[in-house]
Amino acid sequence: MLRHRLYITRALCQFMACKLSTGLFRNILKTKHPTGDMWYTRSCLQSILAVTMAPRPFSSSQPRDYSLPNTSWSSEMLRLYEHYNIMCEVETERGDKIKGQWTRLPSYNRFLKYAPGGQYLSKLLLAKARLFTRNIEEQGAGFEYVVFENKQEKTCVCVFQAGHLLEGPPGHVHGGAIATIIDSVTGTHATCHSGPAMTANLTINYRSPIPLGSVVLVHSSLDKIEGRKIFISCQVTSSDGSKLHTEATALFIRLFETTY
Ligand SMILES: CCCCCCCCCCCCCC(=O)SCCNC(=O)CCNC(=O)[C@H](O)C(C)(C)COP(=O)(O)OP(=O)(O)OC[C@H]1O[C@@H](n2cnc3c(N)ncnc32)[C@H](O)[C@@H]1OP(=O)(O)O
Repeated sequence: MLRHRLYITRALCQFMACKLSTGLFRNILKTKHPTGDMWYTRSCLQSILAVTMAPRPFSSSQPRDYSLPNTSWSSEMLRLYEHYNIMCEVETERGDKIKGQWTRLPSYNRFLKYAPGGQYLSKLLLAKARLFTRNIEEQGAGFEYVVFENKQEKTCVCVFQAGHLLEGPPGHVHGGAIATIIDSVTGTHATCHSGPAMTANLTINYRSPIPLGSVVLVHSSLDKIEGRKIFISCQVTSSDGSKLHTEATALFIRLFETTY
């Protein structure tokens, strides 16, 4: 009997505490938002929960790094990845490993921390936001690529394998997909070099079609900087460099005045 009374008292206390805290929350939210009806309050609470429970940028629960090898990568893709990756670290005469001329850029918001101002940007971007080119979960179906930067030479190279979802003319890559990868690589290059920048102009000449599934190289070179304007040229070639697929020039405008 006594135990029953205790259970009932505890349940009543929990109920009261729950009501009190919900009411308290609702009142807090209502004072902040005059329109704070029940739905609004619930959605606010959901947002608070989403924010507090979302993975922290750059924490160990980071989203996947799409620029690392996966099982869909062809042997040519892996070979080129290794070719550049090996140059990211060099061994000194004493046998120490030091940073090489090239840097592999991790995908999306992990990569942002490598950009000047990246820490600031990362706070602005929602944890769920994802770069357009990294939207397809199925490995090998869309854009499989990795970008390496050479700061000294002011160049970037991207090893790109085009998946079956990027088809345009039968058996070949869609021109819009080619434009997308060019914009992404040159945009990444501009951002890494000078901080957040937007594409103002992109001029593309398509020279020869890119077969679906093939591996190509996207070369990005920083030509000049004039104030906030960053001029970049780009060539897409076959993996051995013998065939020119696409040429482009891009103009990026730096969003902030600060010089890095
Ligand atoms: C946000 C960063 C995210 C980072 C994500 C990392 C991943 C990156 C990878 C993904 C990458 C994906 C990237 C994407 O997909 S970015 C998405 C596609 N791009 C856009 O949506 C950009 C839309 N446009 C704008 O927002 C503005 O127009 C911008 C910001 C570009 C400039 O407006 P703003 O008011 O700030 O500047 P201003 O007008 O004072 O002009 C300044 C100077 O620039 C010259 N000018 C301007 N436009 C042009 C033009 N078209 N041709 C030639 N010149 C042009 C202009 O004459 C002037 O020159 P001068 O008189 O000083 O000599």
